[in-house]
Amino acid sequence: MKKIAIVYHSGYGHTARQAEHVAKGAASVDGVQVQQIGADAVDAHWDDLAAADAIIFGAPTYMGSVSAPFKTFMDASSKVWFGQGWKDKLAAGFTNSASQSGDKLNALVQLSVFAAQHSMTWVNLGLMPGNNHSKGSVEDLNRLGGQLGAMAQSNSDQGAEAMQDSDLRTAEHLGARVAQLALRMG
Ligand SMILES: Cc1cc2nc3c(=O)[nH]c(=O)nc-3n(C[C@H](O)[C@H](O)[C@H](O)COP(=O)(O)O)c2cc1C
Repeated sequence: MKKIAIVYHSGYGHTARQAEHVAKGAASVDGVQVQQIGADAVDAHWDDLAAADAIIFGAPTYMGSVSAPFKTFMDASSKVWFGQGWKDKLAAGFTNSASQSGDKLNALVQLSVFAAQHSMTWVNLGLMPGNNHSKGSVEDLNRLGGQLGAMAQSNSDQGAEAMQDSDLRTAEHLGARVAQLALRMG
């Protein structure tokens, strides 16, 4: 049984919904256990992270970077970094922001560099970009055209229930991809 942990922060519920769909995708793969952990509750879960085969990181993009509570978790993980406790675990990331770009690629870059600091193995999205040709639509998987991880865009005046179905399916794809690769790691 492979263990996948999802550590995320969400100020207003959108990234939490994205995290649920990452978890749904991972749990759709046989032989995988999935655990969602709030970044602000991580102190009760360091052992779970140590036992995980893969850790998927998620944060909303705030001011062009990961949210401050998620950064607090990143900094707290320096205790693990000293012993390279997450070395060779799989890692992946997702983010959500209000604008179509919103500089959210920078949040994924931060997450991937964070994983590299821990000597983890980064899993990219593994999907061709959608909605980039005349027959494309916002319903396409990876409609925002990110490759480093799963992106979602949420209108600033709407709640998480209004999120794009395609973004949630893209999140599911990432979770399933990490789960399948974790099983292939043997
Ligand atoms: C402090 C703050 C900073 C934000 N900065 C950005 C930003 O740089 N780019 C963007 O597109 N949206 C930005 N947003 C919008 C959020 O990314 C968006 O509302 C997102 O859906 C919030 O996710 P959450 O509900 O999981 O917190 C910001 C929101 C807040 C509260």
